[in-house]
Amino acid sequence: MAFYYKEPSHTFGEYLLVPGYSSDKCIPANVSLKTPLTKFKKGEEPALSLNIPMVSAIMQAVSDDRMAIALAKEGGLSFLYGSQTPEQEAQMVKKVKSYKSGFVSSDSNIKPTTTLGEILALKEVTGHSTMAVTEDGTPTGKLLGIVTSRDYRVTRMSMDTPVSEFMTPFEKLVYADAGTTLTEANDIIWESKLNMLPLVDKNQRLMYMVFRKDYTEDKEFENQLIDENKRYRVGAGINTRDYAERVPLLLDAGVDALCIDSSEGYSEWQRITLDYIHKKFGPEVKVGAGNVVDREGFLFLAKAGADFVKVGIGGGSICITRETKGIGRGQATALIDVCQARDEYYKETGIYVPVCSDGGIVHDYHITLALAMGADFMMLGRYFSRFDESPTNKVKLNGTFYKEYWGEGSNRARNWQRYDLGGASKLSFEEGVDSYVPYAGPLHDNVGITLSKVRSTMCNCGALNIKELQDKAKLTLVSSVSIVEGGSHDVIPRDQFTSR
Ligand SMILES: NC(=O)C1=CN([C@@H]2O[C@H](COP(=O)(O)OP(=O)(O)OC[C@H]3O[C@@H](n4cnc5c(N)ncnc54)[C@H](O)[C@@H]3O)[C@@H](O)[C@H]2O)C=CC1
Ligand SMILES: O=c1[nH]c(=O)c2[nH+]cn([C@@H]3O[C@H](COP(=O)(O)O)[C@@H](O)[C@H]3O)c2[nH]1
Ligand SMILES: [K+]
Repeated sequence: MAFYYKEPSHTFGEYLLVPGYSSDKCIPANVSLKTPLTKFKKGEEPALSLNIPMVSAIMQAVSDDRMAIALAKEGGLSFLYGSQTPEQEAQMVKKVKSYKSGFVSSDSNIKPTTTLGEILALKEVTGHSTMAVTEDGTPTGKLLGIVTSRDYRVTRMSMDTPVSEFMTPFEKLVYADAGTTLTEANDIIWESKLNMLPLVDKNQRLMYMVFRKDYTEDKEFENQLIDENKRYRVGAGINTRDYAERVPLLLDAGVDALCIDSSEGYSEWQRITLDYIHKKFGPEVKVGAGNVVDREGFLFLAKAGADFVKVGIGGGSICITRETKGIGRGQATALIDVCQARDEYYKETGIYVPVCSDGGIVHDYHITLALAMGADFMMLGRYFSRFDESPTNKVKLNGTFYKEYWGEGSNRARNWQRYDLGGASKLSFEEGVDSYVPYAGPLHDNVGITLSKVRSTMCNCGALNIKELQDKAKLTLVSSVSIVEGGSHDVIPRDQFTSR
């Protein structure tokens, strides 16, 4: 006879934290959000930790090199998407590892023939008004000029005017050699009163752009997640098929952590993959596994050598796995079950295997709930997809800006992979949707606000770090009526009148 769980499974929106005593030391400025990423023995430090409990999802619409850099600056980690060729993924890892803070690669890529109209459209998408003009329109082509919004007047010029007619041509630019240091570049910027200094190689090819504003910004990142060579840390998604080919390329590129990306990880495929990697490359290569939703799944992967275990089936914002396949479990219940197993496993073996809650974070406070329930960190897709740094297009619909966001199990993601790889495997059914999310601006500002809420709630619970929160938290299920009570109710919002 089938096994029946005695209780229904619940999700984050059905729980609340009940505050505990807060001492006068409990202020947000004193809260540490440092958390383990990889497993460790009792009394030892984990090989890898995060400075904030956030990683970005292994998805085309979320985690590329740009996202990885932005998130590492904040103290988190991206897992680059695995639904691309091993070579492409390794190239992304290299881009993160070779990124030099303050040195920006051009993302506007315009040719001399690009028109004013096209430049204005591009500015809407990238948000950048300073653009480099290269001979072939690539970010590292021969630099022919620079255009900024001071070079054109929309009201007086035809939209057809090619940029070559109004850009500042190379002969009139202040530029510097590709080997210039950041300090030297900033001296030139100050002396010549520039907003941006292009760095070119001996063939006049554009290498980097150094912006005045980045220099001051760079000093803000106290939490950044860097390796022993001061390079940003980056993770990468892998699968249970081509690991023998993919993993060595990623390791050569300098990847810091790997994660097996699958909707369902309680399988022999994952055991074989973990075994292969740890035997072939040694235990210093860190590999997370998942996803699971119960204690058996967790124990299976912990015993198979996973460096962390990811929890969550079907709770993601773009997920339709529960609807298509009928598998899954309420995210909160799954997490609580797995974290209990993790704690028991730690008691028995002295090995602490961090748990990642993946998917279904809708409100910022869900992060605090997940931490309180025992998660060491979260994986977020929708959250990060809304920012400037996500790889997808920003589009304007009915006067409002949105970013595109699609599931890895959607036709859109699989199509991409199919075309790139030329593979024959046909997607038999979709497990994810292709959608839009409201555009939310830069990652830095958003993560700052989110984490200040997390710190504040932790103080309400009398916790100055994540472990303390897990030990002290008191969680209550709430009835559907009290959820209504928790929102604004029985008042008429002022904007209902003022907007008319
Ligand atoms: N977290 C979630 O709830 C969900 C996530 N997703 C995302 O969609 C993407 C695709 O996920 P999946 O379809 O689960 O990918 P998957 O590669 O893990 O599994 C696809 C199928 O291939 C089989 N398989 C795996 N390795 C094999 C091997 N070596 N030989 C033969 N068969 C093998 C699996 O058993 C499964 O039936 C991932 O990015 C995943 O994160 C999709 C659905 C739900
Ligand atoms: O059922 C699914 N179909 C999909 O196509 C899909 N793509 C991603 N994922 C999972 O969703 C997580 C991100 O969830 P959020 O957007 O809620 O943060 C991710 O981290 C994944 O675990 C999928 N699940
Ligand atoms: K299974």
